[in-house]
Amino acid sequence: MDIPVIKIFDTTLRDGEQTPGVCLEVDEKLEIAQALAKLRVDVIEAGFPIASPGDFAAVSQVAAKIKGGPAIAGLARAGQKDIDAAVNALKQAERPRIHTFIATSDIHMEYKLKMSREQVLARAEEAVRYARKFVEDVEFSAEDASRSDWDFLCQIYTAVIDAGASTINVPDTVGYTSPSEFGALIKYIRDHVPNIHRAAISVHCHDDLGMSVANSLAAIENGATQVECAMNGLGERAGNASLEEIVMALHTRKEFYKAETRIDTTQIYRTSRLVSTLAGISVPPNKAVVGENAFAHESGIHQHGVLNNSLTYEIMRPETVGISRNAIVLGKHSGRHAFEDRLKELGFELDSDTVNMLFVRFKELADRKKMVFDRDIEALVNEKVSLKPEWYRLSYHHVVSGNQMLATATVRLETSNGVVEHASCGDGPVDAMFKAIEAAVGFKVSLQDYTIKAVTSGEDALGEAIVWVECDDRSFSGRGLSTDVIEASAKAYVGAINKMLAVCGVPETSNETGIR
Ligand SMILES: CC(=O)SCCNC(=O)CCNC(=O)[C@H](O)C(C)(C)COP(=O)(O)OP(=O)(O)OC[C@H]1O[C@@H](n2cnc3c(N)ncnc32)[C@H](O)[C@@H]1OP(=O)(O)O
Ligand SMILES: CC(C)C(=O)C(=O)O
Repeated sequence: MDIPVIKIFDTTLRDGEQTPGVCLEVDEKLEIAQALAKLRVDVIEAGFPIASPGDFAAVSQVAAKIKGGPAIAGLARAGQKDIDAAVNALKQAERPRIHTFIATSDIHMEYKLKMSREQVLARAEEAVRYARKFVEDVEFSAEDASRSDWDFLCQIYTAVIDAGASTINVPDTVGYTSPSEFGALIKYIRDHVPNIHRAAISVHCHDDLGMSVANSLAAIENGATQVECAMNGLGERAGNASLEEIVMALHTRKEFYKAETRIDTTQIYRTSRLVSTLAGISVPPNKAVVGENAFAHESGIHQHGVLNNSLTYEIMRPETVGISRNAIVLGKHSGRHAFEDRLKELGFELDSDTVNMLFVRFKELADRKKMVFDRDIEALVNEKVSLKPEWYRLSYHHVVSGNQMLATATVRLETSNGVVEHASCGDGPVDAMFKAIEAAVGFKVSLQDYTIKAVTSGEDALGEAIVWVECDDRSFSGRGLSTDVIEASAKAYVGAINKMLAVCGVPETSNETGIR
């Protein structure tokens, strides 16, 4: 018997970007789309083209550049203007998909749309019919399906399939349902939509009650053949079902679910790290599949078992998701060939200029660190990916701090107008450093969040700092990497400022005027 293939519809770039605080730039979305294509997802939802010129540009770029792999989808409300925007943004896509939606629950129809059931039904049908004039592949979503009347849902799905929808999506928009209830809904739809054999059933689950993955899997058990999900579970509020968990559940329990995906699981960890870096959202250490502790064994009994046979306590192998067991890889005496080889083994295909630039960074790191681990190398590559045009570049820093003195920091920043230098005191070394940077750039910076963690272990571990700053109600993240946590923090702060200036412009009080 053939095992059904479940389509993975990735919405990291659309619903994932609805994660509070996340704002990805066009080139960052393209970088993620390239990683998703390598991961072999079936559909990339690249954005909501009518939402903003940036979203439109991102969908257009992804449509133009990602070839020979996934379908590229653009979201559209049920209306001609939204659909026209999606059609235009998807013009260069090899396999364009228009994803149109309208809410079907009584509460959404009455209070949000202010439309009757009849009006919603007619609008949904019209939207699908209109979208079909431009593309063959049209998906229809009944927003808030899990809180909608089941018979009304069946009525609307029947109508949109007749109008030409080839996928009908059943979203649990507010993460309200439970696995057995959602599974029963999918079965009900299969049994009560007479033309369902002409469309694929998709689900899109949110994690408000922590059940998005369980709900998605229950839907698969009941006949859904497409799952919408996001890398690292990013998404509106508590997020979407996480791609890596669904894929690995199907992979690990294939005999139970009797279904598989086309995903190259060895690309999961790398894609997760890339998304985390570019979105500025750290992955919690205890996160399933991609968290730092997902394959770590702390207690003696477990370690004993794993030493004898890793299957005693590991249901998946780290290598299957692309986490290398290789401990020490390279050191200060390693050459360019070994470094390039290691990059390839880790799944990075980079041009020679980038490899040369990374090799210089690697040698600097190897001088400061006894052992360079795979994760250090991944971090270097991801840092390169997140490099933005720089208004300011940290060229020197000096910090003095202690338990009986006021911390003092001096920084020197390079700008296109020369060098600026400032010193400030603060409540601890990081505060002093941030204040010195603020004084050097010459304008007030609104710090929203700051975290620091070690990338690898040991006293000379690379520290990764993530800083969020705010401007015009938007948030911008910066990431810094160094064996010196103060330097990592300063780099992250300067990086976030550079990102902010690219969008909000350079304030008048700034001592910088040009772009490098
Ligand atoms: C469940 C989901 O995740 S859906 C996707 C949610 N994502 C987003 O909203 C992010 C991007 N959104 C945006 O940039 C903006 O909301 C826009 C550009 C889409 C619309 O902006 P605005 O025109 O200013 O409208 P606003 O967002 O305030 O209100 C939404 C309007 O769309 C209507 N609407 C909402 N959903 C739909 C739908 N699926 N089909 C048709 N109309 C809809 C609402 O009734 C409201 O109409 P009104 O302006 O006539 O009252
Ligand atoms: C547009 C739909 C699929 C959605 O994002 C939701 O209902 O959560």
